[in-house]
Amino acid sequence: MAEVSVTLEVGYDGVAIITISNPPVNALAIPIIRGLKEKFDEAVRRNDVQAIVLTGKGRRFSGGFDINVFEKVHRTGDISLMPDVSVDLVVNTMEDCKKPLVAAVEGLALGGGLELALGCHARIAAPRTQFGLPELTLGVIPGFGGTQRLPRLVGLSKAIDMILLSKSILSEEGKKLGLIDALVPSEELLKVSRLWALDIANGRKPWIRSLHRTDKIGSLAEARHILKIAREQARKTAPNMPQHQACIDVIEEGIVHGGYSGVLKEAKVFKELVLADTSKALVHVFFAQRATSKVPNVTDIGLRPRHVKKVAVIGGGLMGSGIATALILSNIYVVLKEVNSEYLRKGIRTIEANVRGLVTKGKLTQDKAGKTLSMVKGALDYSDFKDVDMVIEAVIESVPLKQKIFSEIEKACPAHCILATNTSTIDLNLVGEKTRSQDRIVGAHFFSPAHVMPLLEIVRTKKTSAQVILDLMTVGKIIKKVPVVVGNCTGFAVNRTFFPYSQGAHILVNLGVDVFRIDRAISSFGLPMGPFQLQDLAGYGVALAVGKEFSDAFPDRTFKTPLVELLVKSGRNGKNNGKGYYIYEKGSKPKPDPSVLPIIEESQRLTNIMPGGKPISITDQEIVEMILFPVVNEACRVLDEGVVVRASDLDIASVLGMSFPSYRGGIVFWADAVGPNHVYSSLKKWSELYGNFFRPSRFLEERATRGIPLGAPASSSQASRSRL
Ligand SMILES: C[C@H](O)CC(=O)SCCNC(=O)CCNC(=O)[C@H](O)C(C)(C)COP(=O)(O)OP(=O)(O)OC[C@H]1O[C@@H](n2cnc3c(N)ncnc32)[C@H](O)[C@@H]1OP(=O)(O)O
Repeated sequence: MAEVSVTLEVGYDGVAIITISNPPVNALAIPIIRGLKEKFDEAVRRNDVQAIVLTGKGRRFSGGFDINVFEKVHRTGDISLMPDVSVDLVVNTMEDCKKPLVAAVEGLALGGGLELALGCHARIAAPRTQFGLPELTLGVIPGFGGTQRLPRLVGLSKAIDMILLSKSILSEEGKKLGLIDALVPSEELLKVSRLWALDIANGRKPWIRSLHRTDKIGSLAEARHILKIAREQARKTAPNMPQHQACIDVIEEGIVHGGYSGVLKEAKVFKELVLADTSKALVHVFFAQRATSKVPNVTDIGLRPRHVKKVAVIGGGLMGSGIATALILSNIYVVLKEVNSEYLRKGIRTIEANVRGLVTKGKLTQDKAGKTLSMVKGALDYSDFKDVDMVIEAVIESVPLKQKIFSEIEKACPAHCILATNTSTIDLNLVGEKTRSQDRIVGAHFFSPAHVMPLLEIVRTKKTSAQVILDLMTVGKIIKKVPVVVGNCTGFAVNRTFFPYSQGAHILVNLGVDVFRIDRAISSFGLPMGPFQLQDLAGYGVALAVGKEFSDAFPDRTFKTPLVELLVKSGRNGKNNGKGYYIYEKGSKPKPDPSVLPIIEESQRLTNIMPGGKPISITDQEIVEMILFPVVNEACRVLDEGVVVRASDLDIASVLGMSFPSYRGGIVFWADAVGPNHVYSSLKKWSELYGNFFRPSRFLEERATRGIPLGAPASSSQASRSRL
């Protein structure tokens, strides 16, 4: 067990070094906060101590307040578990301390970690140390005085940028901004910090309490103007989250009534926000994302990931070129194979455009872009495959073609090579049927655009080896994806769970609900766009192919609508040809196209499902529920069949793969917040009114009637059915 402690060591120079130790990130757990208080009190009491330096063990200052405590508060509802750090420790004990206090910061100072440093009288940092206040990503605001002290050190605009957008900065920028007082090599950090503390004690350096500063705030009128703009922006970018506006209010309080008043308001608002649903959801997402790294019988059996230096990507279409881009951006060599030189040129051009796009957005330097592009090589045959460590096949969804490719690569690649397919639909056992290497076959399901979307769904069969899964998880992390390991079934975990999403929307349209209203209701719920705009974006070919695949796999619960075919017949293909449910004109937002309405009416006539031939009357909330509860229902089947290791994996996959709002915690977490019983009884009612598509699954029924959350671990009978 790693040691959780705060130590105090007094040197001959009269400087006390107080060190936080709580590996791996020195999180400020309750015993650490208690320890800090004790050690500061001791240092003040002792006559042999002239000055104090605060630091973190293991070259990491602190990753902030212990997020496990939030989780405990959420579970118990007991807010008294939150200690009084802001006034008791940071203001009274640290900032108002009678002896000077210097923070020696290395690695990272995030959240409460940075706030402790801000409470010190000076900050000395090692190069490339990360400073940030990411609390808003957890649904709260900085709670140890960060909303007050950061603006006073770096100026209001920069502080708002760092807090509201949760943007961290490095010590090099921090030095320019005045956040830190000196930037020194790591090996000199403690020495310089000790001297600095003594200099303050002896009046050679200023003794600054950040909370009392006003020089960087500007005039009240200027500050109000900056806050007004920040408020407007937050209303647009974070409409369903309370912490953004609350944070601006708290900053304003300090500017109008002084820093101490701001600290008091911050503490009050912080506690209110900890108890809000948004924080519950976002803290769940934080831990859910980290849990995906723990895969039973893969990551806990002592295996070590092998080094993947070179990867072959087969197919230079949209997916293949995106995957290749993601790999080269992380310094992995890529051989991109196509069937002819024209397709190959096109693939390489797409990769170049992807990389150039990142330069235009300022995410990559020109120099790095050149180096990145030199890591990809085109190929028309398998001669460059003899030393690749992994192949990712990304050709069209054709079983015979994939089978042919897999039997060829089995011969062309070395025996250790991982054989991955990017299929989003086809059974992996079919893909590998004609090979003898079924232990090396695995799904690497990227989401489009592959160099941007953060999810990597790793699909395993019963035969895929643990080593291969671990290697792919490691590559996924290297290329900055979040890998989620899932079992093999139609649509795997993510597309399978979400197949009812567009179906539910189509039922509503055929029941007479306005398409544009449906899209608006779903966007207000928090998805980036509604199901019809999404269909426009993907193109109707995709909608038809996916619809067929799921109606073949799950004929008992598919709703057949002629609408997409009617749209295609009328010459529409969504955004591709500028004509869909919306009109697409260059430079302007998509506009609802009224000429689509007669086509919809034709579909309504053909399906004839409106009760009494009249459109149903429905609230916006019911629209959201009729679309998302069937998704929850399918998620229940996915859980029941053990397609995912744990329910929270489906939450993170829905957030990162389908852009389900993170502040609702993911699809299963949201359903549990809404109440399984409400989901179940609504689906039951709709199944009686509108048919089998809505019929509640056995898993949902069982959990709802027995009062067990959908996210609770599987029972032993479910575990024995697992596909993992
Ligand atoms: C009152 C205050 O204002 C409120 C606060 O301070 S709220 C906290 C603010 N701080 C944050 O949001 C930082 C959260 N942490 C992170 O972003 C990242 O963990 C990091 C950048 C510090 C390190 O990233 P990385 O090296 O990739 O390691 P990562 O896998 O994320 O974390 C390592 C372990 O530390 C844990 N951890 C990280 N930060 C933690 C924290 N603040 N509290 C508790 N545990 C934490 C993770 O859960 C993980 O545990 P596990 O190994 O059991 O899964």
